[in-house]
Amino acid sequence: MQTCYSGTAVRAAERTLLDAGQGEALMRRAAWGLATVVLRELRARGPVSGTTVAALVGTGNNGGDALWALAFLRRRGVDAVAVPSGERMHQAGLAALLKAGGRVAHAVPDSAVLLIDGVLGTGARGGWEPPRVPEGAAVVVACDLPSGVDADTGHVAGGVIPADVTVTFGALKTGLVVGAGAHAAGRVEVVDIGLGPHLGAPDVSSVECEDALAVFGPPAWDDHKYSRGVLGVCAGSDHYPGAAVLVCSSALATGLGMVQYAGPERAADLVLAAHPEVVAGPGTEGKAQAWVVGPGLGSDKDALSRLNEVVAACVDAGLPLVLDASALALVELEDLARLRSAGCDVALTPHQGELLKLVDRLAPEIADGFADLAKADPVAAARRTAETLGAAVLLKGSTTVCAAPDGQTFVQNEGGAELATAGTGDCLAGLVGSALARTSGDGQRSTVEKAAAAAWLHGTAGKRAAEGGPFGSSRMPVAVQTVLAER
Ligand SMILES: NC(=O)C1=CN([C@@H]2O[C@H](COP(=O)(O)OP(=O)(O)OC[C@H]3O[C@@H](n4cnc5c(N)ncnc54)[C@H](O)[C@@H]3O)[C@@H](O)[C@H]2O)[C@@H](O)CC1
Repeated sequence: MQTCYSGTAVRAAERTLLDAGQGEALMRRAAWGLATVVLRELRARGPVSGTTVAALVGTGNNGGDALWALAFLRRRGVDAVAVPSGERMHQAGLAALLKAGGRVAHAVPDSAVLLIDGVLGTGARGGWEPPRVPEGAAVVVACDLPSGVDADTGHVAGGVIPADVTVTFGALKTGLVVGAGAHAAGRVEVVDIGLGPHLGAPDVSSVECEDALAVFGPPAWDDHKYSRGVLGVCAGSDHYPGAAVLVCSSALATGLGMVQYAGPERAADLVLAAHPEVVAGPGTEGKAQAWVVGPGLGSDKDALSRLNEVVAACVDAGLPLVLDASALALVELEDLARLRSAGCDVALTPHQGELLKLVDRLAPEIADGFADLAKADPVAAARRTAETLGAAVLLKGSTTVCAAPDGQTFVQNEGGAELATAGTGDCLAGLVGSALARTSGDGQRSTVEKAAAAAWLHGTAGKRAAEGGPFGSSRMPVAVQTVLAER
């Protein structure tokens, strides 16, 4: 499990040490870590001595880190060039650079093979427009954060220089793992500067391979089909029968004990043609240990009555439930309240558009300014929705955010734009449903953690599927099997 801290929390932790007079030591540790990564990048490309490294240097301590790093690099024979972005630079850092034989220039020299972005770190406020830098050749290493990335949210309000590597200090910051910030950061390396004991609880976490495999692992020797999880699927309609197949196929690809399908004949026939092992019928009676409802359900009376039947089945037996796609437009607050009082774990799985509609319809008290919040700070938007509706929210997007009503939050970045194609959401619903069904007796992991494990598998499978060229979502279940087989 990877853990991240907000930029604000990291600054608060630093404050404790600054007040104890350790500011210079912290900065030198950070700069030494930055210089070490820069040296590694240079060595991977050729000789170090004589090569030009430039740094865009801001007016604050982020610039100070860059100046100290340049001073260390100069001592390795690097032509170290500071390019100020404002009217002043960190004094001690500048003195160290000049003493080591470095220089100051007013533009990034064309000869620079590596550019350090040391303009803005956790002290950035609002947007920033980067200066012109020579195109192409230079590797970009961001100091703490790519300048212009909000360390708390990942939002980029202005411009940004995309980094190949970001060397971040003290802890991995939330802004480096969410949305545009994650995209701009490139590979992230964390340099320990001794903030650990002062950091407090993490802001968000990310499920990693072994955490996901703890949910989607192979069966135990004494498992049987009912102990491996039975997932009920209420998806598909005469209009959208394919959604039923995609949900069932992706769930089966995880090695569930059984999938039970509830839906109309046309969709059921397609499901059975693809997977004769599915138990299909029109209603919900059976042995399901969790349900997925919504993909391809439509919005007519029949869709509503099918949703109501699944909600009633979950309330009766206290089963976990995934509400996706059409179900998000049909579910009522009263349904969520009944599910909550019956002790059912509920996961809502909207994309951004569905989230906005859901909030408008069911949570008008938080709707004011919500669209802007969802764009700038998807973690806060998912958290606020989860807290208001009392259900876990898995918000799909370039970063998938899984938030619980109590604030526990996971962010997953395994998937990329290749997943932006019809039907991949249906596959994800099947994976979340599978995670809930196969762990229904497991009191150790929260619903959001299980949803995040499904998001990990979905994103990783998407990447795997894309290796074979552009793909449609019907290729996802095979990719899911491949990912699980390779681990
Ligand atoms: N405080 C500490 O003890 C440590 C800080 N470190 C570094 O210090 C950074 C934080 O330093 P600061 O608090 O000085 O903040 P920054 O250096 O991130 O930025 C503050 C400076 O940038 C200016 N500024 C803010 N927003 C701007 C915008 N949109 N456009 C143009 N200029 C803008 C401010 O006027 C101020 O001069 C961290 O990111 C990290 O790199 C590290 O050295 C580790 C130790």
